[in-house]
Amino acid sequence: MQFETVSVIGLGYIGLPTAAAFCAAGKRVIGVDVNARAVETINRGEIHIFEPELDVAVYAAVNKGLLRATDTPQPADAFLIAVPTPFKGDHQPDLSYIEAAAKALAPVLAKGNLIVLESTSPVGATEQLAAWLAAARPDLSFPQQTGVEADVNVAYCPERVLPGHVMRELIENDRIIGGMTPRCAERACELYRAFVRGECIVTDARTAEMCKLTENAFRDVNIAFANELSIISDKFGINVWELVRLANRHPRVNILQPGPGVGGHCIAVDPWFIVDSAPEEARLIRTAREVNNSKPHWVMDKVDAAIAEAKAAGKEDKHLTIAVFGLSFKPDIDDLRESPALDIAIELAARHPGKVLAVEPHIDALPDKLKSSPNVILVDFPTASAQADIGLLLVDHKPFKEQAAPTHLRLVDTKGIWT
Ligand SMILES: NC(=O)C1=CN([C@@H]2O[C@H](COP(=O)(O)OP(=O)(O)OC[C@H]3O[C@@H](n4cnc5c(N)ncnc54)[C@H](O)[C@@H]3O)[C@@H](O)[C@H]2O)C=CC1
Ligand SMILES: CC(=O)N[C@@H]1[C@@H](OP(=O)(O)OP(=O)(O)OC[C@H]2O[C@@H](n3ccc(=O)[nH]c3=O)[C@H](O)[C@@H]2O)O[C@H](C(=O)O)[C@@H](O)[C@@H]1O
Repeated sequence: MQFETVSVIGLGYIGLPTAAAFCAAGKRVIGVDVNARAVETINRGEIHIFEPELDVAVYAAVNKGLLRATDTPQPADAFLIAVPTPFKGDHQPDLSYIEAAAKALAPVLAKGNLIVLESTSPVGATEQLAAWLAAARPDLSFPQQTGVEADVNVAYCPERVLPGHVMRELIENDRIIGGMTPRCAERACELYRAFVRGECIVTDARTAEMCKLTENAFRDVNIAFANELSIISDKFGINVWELVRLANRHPRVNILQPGPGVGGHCIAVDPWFIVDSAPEEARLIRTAREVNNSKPHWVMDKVDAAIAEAKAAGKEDKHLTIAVFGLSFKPDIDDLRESPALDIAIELAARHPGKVLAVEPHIDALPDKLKSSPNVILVDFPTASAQADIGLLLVDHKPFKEQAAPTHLRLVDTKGIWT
């Protein structure tokens, strides 16, 4: 059976670009989202999130009549689920969004449908999804763990795109397609081939779930290694940036870059899904999370040391101005979600009696969490450089790298661009 109509459930950073990619390949897409503002905005041909080139793709899809958004699932040939999977409590995966999506789409399911889960999920989530659907639709058969063929096919296909490069990577990246049965995988491959130019590689659902978590845990562990090295190097008076450059001249060494911590809502979240389900075994992965989570505290200690030096040189706390360079979670984006740089700025604002000058070239106004602090002002680079006593570099944005190092300030440089 051909996939003429595809329904994408969850029209956020992943679902909306995917919906637009299907439309660009000529498919009809019914986008479903519980956020009324998102639905209205998309139906006007506009976007409610920022991702380069997404606006043009959504505008074209809506204007050609191929993309329509709604808050209620409707019948389609294939359903793709891209809802959030945060963690709750003590780092347990929160599958309630997937459960809600399953319950909402169950009534419109028909024999021959394909359902693909794209949300980053713990191992076993796809089986759980099939179980929720089966409970809601006893008149249809769903694949079981045993691999028996069923009326509705269910597969897991993780998304691996890099924010900022989503529209290109969606098309070019290889896809790992985990079917609950080989037939499920085969049909999901057929669906993705509509727009994916990378290879579609077939496996089972559990392996595909673990593959996604493994990719992000791999990166987290490697960043933790770099962050730990930076702390050890500091103790020995060694420049970690030079150290990493030199070690990386070995043909089989490739160390990542230390920084103020790990941000964003993926690398800092997904490894916990492994730790939660294998707490005894996932020792390295847990430790990496702890190392990366503790890095902002180490940075605060460095700032405290710089403040102590300035005080020893005769300056009073309340007359000390600190410039914070960068607030986003990584360079050259405007995304402040789960940003260690923002957390550090917030703590500094709360603790420091003097002025805090925030420099973030990608935003026009301070985020709410900093707005309420009367001592924090958003300024440009030259103002911060001219007025501050201490400079805290937290994000290696391109415009910062292009500036001459403000060496007249006492510098705490967490990205090694000025040291
Ligand atoms: N943003 C990224 O760079 C990447 C995200 N992922 C994963 O993709 C999944 C989605 O992430 P994002 O798109 O970033 O999240 P998002 O928060 O940008 O979008 C999710 C959308 O789902 C909607 N939603 C929530 N519950 C719903 C329901 N029951 N029915 C319909 N819509 C519902 C929300 O209103 C929201 O618009 C997550 O599991 C995430 O870990 C994977 C790779 C990259
Ligand atoms: C394995 C991998 O590269 N995963 C990607 C990742 O996207 P994300 O933008 O969160 O990753 P990132 O660029 O590594 O940044 C995460 C955090 O790590 C920090 N970071 C990154 C690299 C480095 O050498 N040092 C460092 O400190 C960044 O500053 C940032 O705070 O997570 C995405 C996701 O799963 O949402 C995934 O789709 C992307 O492909």
